Amino acid sequence: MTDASEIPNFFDGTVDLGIIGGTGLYHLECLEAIAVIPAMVTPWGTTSSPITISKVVGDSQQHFHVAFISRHGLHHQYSPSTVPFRANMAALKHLKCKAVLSFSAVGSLQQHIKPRDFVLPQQIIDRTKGIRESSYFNGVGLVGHVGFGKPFSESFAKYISQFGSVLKHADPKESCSLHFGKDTTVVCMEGPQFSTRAESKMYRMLGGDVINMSVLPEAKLARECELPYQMVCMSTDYDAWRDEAEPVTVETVIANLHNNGANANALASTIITNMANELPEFMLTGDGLQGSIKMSISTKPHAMSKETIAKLEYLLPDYW
Ligand SMILES: CSC[C@H]1O[C@H](OP(=O)(O)O)[C@H](O)[C@@H]1O
Ligand SMILES: Nc1ncnc2[nH]cnc12
Repeated sequence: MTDASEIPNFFDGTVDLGIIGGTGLYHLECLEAIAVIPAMVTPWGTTSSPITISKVVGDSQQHFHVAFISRHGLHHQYSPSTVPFRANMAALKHLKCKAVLSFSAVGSLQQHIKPRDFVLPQQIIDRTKGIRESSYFNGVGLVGHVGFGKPFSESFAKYISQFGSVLKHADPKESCSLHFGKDTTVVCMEGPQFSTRAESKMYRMLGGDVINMSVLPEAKLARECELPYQMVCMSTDYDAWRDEAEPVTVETVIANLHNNGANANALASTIITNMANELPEFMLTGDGLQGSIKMSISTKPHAMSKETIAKLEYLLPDYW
């Protein structure tokens, strides 16, 4: 165990996996910090937290490295509407992560998804309100339209889904499931207030399975960075749709965070240990996303803004 004061504040090695921790998940026990980079300044602002670079506990070869960022800051100071999503994803891309694994506390919109279950969504319904900066390609002088029909990395989700049996319930008579299906859908609402009962019922009619306030623009930005991205949704409550129950409050969420945190640690540890043993195909090949930005740019080369290109070189240094 290294003394915190001895940990360097820079890192010049290679990073394999980026992890974004959400509500209640500010570090992972399977990781041992080898550098803590102070909040990184990017062309899109400063990251919400320092970035901890770690190796896997007990890995003497130190060959697999993880970059961990706290979505809401180390002290949960950024609301979901004010998280510097562009800076966070840009920093992970700049560090050359090969994929991003993200964690989020969510409400369940379906009876069979119990609080403390985990979900690997494959679709998103956007109910944010246009107040979040959600693109690197939305200015004048460099317009890009990336494909977003499949907003998550299915290969990454399949990889994670094989480890569902590590999830445990604190009560041995109960169990926790890992739900994964091609149409499993997360609704992203603006917040910070929770939904009304009417909205919650509408989201069920629209086909929502779980709801949070943070998968967007995170997933869009990962796609614009050509990064395979999967969110692990950790159910904490039944939102507001059940007439027989009180609508969600933050107390309900907190009551389930402890169990979810233990399972997030167990799941992340299994994923990371397996990846360190053998890098999965989607991380080696880029999951079909490498080069996709080039095809997505609509602006004619002579009309491209030099200023915007200079910023984008932070993300895609080999493009221009
Ligand atoms: C504290 S409940 C609402 C809050 O929890 C989730 O945060 P995160 O996705 O970062 O785990 C949800 O998206 C809301 O931001
Ligand atoms: N019910 C809910 N709605 C939105 N975000 C959440 N995060 C956890 N529970 C939630």
